Amino acid sequence: MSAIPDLEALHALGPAQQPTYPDAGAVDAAVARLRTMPPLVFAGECDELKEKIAAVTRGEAFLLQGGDCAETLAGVTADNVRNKLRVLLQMAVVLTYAASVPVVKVGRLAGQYAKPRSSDLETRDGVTLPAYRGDAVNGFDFTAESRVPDPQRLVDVYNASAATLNLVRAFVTGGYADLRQVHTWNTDFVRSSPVGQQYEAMANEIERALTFMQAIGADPDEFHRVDFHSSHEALVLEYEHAMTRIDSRTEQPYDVSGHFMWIGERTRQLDNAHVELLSHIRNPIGVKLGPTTTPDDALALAAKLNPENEPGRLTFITRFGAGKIRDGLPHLVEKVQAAGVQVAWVCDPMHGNTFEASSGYKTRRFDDVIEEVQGFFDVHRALGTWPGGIHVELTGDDVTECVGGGEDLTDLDLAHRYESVCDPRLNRVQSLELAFLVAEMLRKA
Ligand SMILES: O=C[C@H](O)[C@H](O)COP(=O)(O)O
Ligand SMILES: C=C(OP(=O)(O)O)C(=O)O
Repeated sequence: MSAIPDLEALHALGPAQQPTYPDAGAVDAAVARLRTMPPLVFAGECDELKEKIAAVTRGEAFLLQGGDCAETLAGVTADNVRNKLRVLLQMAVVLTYAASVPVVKVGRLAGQYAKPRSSDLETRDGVTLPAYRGDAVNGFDFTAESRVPDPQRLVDVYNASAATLNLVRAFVTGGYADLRQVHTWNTDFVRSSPVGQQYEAMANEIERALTFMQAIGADPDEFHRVDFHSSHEALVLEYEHAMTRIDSRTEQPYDVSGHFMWIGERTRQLDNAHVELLSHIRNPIGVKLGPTTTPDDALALAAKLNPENEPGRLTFITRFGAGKIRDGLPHLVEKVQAAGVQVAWVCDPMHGNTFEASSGYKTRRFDDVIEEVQGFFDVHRALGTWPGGIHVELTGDDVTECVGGGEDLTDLDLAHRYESVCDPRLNRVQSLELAFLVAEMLRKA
């Protein structure tokens, strides 16, 4: 493998979606600081996740990847981290139990702080400022001062990610994720909802099964802890480059800012910096593929990012939109399969389905999300390929950002609790509803 290009060489490629920092010295100082910081994850954990995604590629497991659109530094509280983990644990248990498939659990967390934007600028009431690009880059407040990119934020993001991961690791190994807690995850507002009751009935069955297993002397470690991995979009080159280290076991480079990184739809140009940098690291990685992706694009990305065709290394996360997936996806999957490319296919039913509600809020319809996932399953079923997972923007809270679902949220409800700083997320009830519907699709698959 050739040497990792330095940051200057990557910038010389003209990467999209990068902050324009006003002070080059401050950037150098932040990058130098980050280079001294310990890894957030161990390269061996990335290899373990790669093995699990290899099982997804073979059709033996299902990937559940979810979390905030954009984490915020202020959002790193115990409650927030626990709520996100809790909804993912609930979804995973629904998928595992109802569909009898091992579920690989990956959070969009502990690093998901940088956002690509459609426009460099935002205008409100006649005032135009640089767009908010995530807490890794600038502030959400609509003031000129807050919108200036500040490289010190990259160090803040490292610290926030360390705190998040620390708590997640404590939860998943320290008893919170014990299967005997299956009932206690079903708390608050969700318990009384129809889907909460559906979950409660399933939790009763699981509890009976656990009691039986224990009675016959079976009490494996898997009942008491779960494997949980972190992921984020590898967007700000300074951060990802500074966190790329040589693993002492294998002498190979890993981006140790998270277990799994993906390249976004807006930065997946074959000859540009994000693809170049991620082609050098050994983590499992993903690429978002939107409706304009041609089979040749996908094949070229696979050749560049996974030249050894290693199963588990590469995940294609398709995000076509509910209206386009049935026409657009078959062609892509067919060609990629015909070329013998080893890839896990995952559906992001969020990013192709965003629109502006009459109230002015960015939103998504729950029905469109379901329709895209159903289209994804139908296409894979018709082609005999494995619908390997879902990648979802969600939160463990009772927010009102996406319309529809069992609570039948409308445009008028959006103002009630719209907290996302970028794109609308499924709330906890909608997330659980999605899990039951996907479990049903998986059972049929
Ligand atoms: O999450 C994805 C993108 O960052 C987001 O959809 C861009 O949103 P925008 O179109 O408002 O910039
Ligand atoms: C920006 C994102 O998605 P996409 O690249 O698919 O637009 C995202 O997942 O946050």
